[in-house]
Amino acid sequence: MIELPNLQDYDISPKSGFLPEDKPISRLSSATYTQWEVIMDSLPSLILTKRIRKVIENLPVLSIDEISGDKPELRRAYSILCFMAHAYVWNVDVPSDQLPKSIATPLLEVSELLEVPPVATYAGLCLWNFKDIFQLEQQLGEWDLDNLATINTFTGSIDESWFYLVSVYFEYKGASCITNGLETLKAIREDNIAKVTSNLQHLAESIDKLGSVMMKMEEMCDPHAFYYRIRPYLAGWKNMADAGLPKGLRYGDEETHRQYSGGSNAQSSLIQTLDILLNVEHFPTGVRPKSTPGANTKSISSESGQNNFMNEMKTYMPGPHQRFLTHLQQVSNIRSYVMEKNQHQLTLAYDACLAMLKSFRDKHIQIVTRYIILQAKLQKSAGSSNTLRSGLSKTAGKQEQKGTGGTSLIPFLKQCRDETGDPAAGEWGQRVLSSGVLSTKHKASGDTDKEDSNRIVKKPRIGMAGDFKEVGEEETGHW
Ligand code: HEM
Ligand SMILES: N[C@@H](CC(=O)c1ccccc1NC=O)C(=O)O
Repeated sequence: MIELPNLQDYDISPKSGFLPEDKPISRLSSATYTQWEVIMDSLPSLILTKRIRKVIENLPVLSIDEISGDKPELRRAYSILCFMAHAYVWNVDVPSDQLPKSIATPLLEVSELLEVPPVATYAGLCLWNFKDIFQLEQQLGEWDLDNLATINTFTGSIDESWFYLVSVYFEYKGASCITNGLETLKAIREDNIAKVTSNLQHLAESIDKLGSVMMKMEEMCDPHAFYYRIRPYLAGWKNMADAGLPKGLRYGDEETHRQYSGGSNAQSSLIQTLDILLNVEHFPTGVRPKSTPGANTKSISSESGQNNFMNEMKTYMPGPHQRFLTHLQQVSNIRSYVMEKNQHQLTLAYDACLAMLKSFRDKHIQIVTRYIILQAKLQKSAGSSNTLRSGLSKTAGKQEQKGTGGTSLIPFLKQCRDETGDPAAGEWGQRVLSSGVLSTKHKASGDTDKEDSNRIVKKPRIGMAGDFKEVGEEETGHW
């Protein structure tokens, strides 16, 4: 029998999950890299005044030899080189399809050592880009979202900091899901039904909390700021012909272009851990096998049937985290245990985990609707936006919306959500999870059912639920 994974073998902390337990360093320690850090000190201003390209073009190519054996230093170098690379490519209306050697060479080198692609990933922007505001004496205790700050941003805005920090906190809160999941697998090996059940009950509660963390996004990240100021810089260089990069990006004097997707929360190992633990499977968008509630989904899938995008996103995670997911996949047997035992409380606890994960994805779709779909729609109806930004979102209102990962966003996210209910084991779960009870179209107070062709969509008010005047999938986010 394959051993259960040990978290320390995979750079995972029982306290902070996929985040480093020792907070990332905020500056490279050696004076060799002062030029990089000086640029980072003023990155938002250099971007705003469109001087970043010139500055980067004048940088020498620095060797990474001094930091090649030190993970925290390498992570800092990776994170800032990614910020500089994306700022270089997307700062002005016409994106650059070539990255100067000053950034390209060290970026390729540190990425290889850290086993991440040479592009701004979720790891570079979130996992390795946060610090404490105050070094409080309770440092050894719980982390507090209000005491966290980002180290770097493109814009210097609170909105952008918050955008990353919500994910940081989500990962922190998710650590208990990882330990709980492994405890559950251990209890299965001991055939201790009561322990499996209570672990799954705790897991359901932890997943529920993740949904609440997600909804904090609206407290301090304004959708307009996100869509026009921040998001253009998160884009990568894969399938980016519309934005002006048909072939991708040339790194230094490499002959061929490379293509990489931009940062995306789909690169979070936490959510894929939950999918694996609960045996949720994703299929390519549009080809979801007919949902057969209660069927062992393993029998209707094959390796090749797995969702290409979610699998591809694994290759954007740090190497040790990818290997953890592969190991977990080999030992994950919660669903088959639940089916085999066919015990009411156990089944209920497992299905509750699925219900919470599905509800999390439902909330996420609401966020995406407010932050991307509605913004694109407003842009279209307003003709054009009067904000300074890269050319990336110029065509956004006219065409199908794509995620920074390149997905056809709403169909992809809806399918991910619906697939979450498919493995339901009990009668309650099958009814609730497949009937869409969790995603019924709720109406904001004051909404009516009346169809109105002249709908007025109000700009979402931050931190308020039920922001829209009229009911409709796009307006409410209840797809
Ligand atoms: C303004 C905030 C956000 C926006 C606009 C947004 C947008 C998106 C988009 C467009 C995708 C599709 C994949 C792609 O092409 O990139 C995606 C995927 C995903 N996002 Fe977000 N996201 C936001 C915040 C979050 C947060 C805070 C979390 C977690 C706490 C999250 C978790 C996920 C996950 C797990 C996926 C993969 C699909 C899935 O598993 O259902 N997102 N997001
Ligand atoms: N996929 C999202 C971007 C996204 O989710 C993301 C990108 C980089 C770093 C963190 C991200 N998610 C944070 O909450 C988009 O299409 O805008």
